[in-house]
Amino acid sequence: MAGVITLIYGVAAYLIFLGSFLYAVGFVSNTAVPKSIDSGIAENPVEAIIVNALLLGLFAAQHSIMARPVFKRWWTRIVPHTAERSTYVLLASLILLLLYWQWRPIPGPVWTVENPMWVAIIQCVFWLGWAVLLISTFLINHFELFGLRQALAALRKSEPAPPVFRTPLFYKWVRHPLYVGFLLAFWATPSMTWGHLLFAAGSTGYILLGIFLEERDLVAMFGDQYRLYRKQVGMLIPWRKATE
Ligand SMILES: C[S@@+](CC[C@H](N)C(=O)[O-])C[C@H]1O[C@@H](n2cnc3c(N)ncnc32)[C@H](O)[C@@H]1O
Repeated sequence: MAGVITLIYGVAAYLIFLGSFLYAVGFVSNTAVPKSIDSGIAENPVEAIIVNALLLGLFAAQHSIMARPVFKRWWTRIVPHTAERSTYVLLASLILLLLYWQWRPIPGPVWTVENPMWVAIIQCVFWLGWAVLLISTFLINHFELFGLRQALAALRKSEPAPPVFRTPLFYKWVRHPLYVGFLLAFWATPSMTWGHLLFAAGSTGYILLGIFLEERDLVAMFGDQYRLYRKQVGMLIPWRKATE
């Protein structure tokens, strides 16, 4: 019975994540969603900057704290191992929904591109970013990343499998293709407003901090295998050192 409940919980968390992920595409591109990054009535810009920064900070704090092994060790004394990732995914998705809802627009152009050819190129980069991001989740292990594999382990009454070091496809050229996808999707816009700039710059700052923390954990988990990988493959800009 506990296994069935964990699986239902895992599937529900995954579906909420999927909704918040699809909404993100519309939110940053100002298309197909009722509330987007630049929509709504602009109010006091100082208040807008503070509220938006708090929303981004909340997302960053939840991710930074809940993804750390030391937190997971403590947390899994309270929640089962098999539901830990789903809980992380669920909370991250709920914070994203809060961000979409409470985000304050800060209008005013930082840059505007009107040339149709450049607009088309920028839009291609935007979609390329989302594609790289989504493909990368499958390269790493999509269903493990979003907790479904662990929830299924609960049904089978087995422990979730330990993490495995992988370097398929994009990971041969860049250590963090998923984050590269986010960066492309957040910065590639033909009309950058001050609100969008705050979002892109805040996310970039968090991604850099996230990489620092994640790599520290990856070195602890995979040791010399990851240290060597770091020497041979670029962090965010694709390059690969030939192996001697
Ligand atoms: C949100 S994913 C981001 C992965 C990577 N930073 C990227 O941008 O593609 C974070 C999870 O991926 C895992 N991870 C990162 N690089 C990995 C690799 N080369 N092999 C296996 N797991 C990896 C981390 O341990 C973490 O649990």
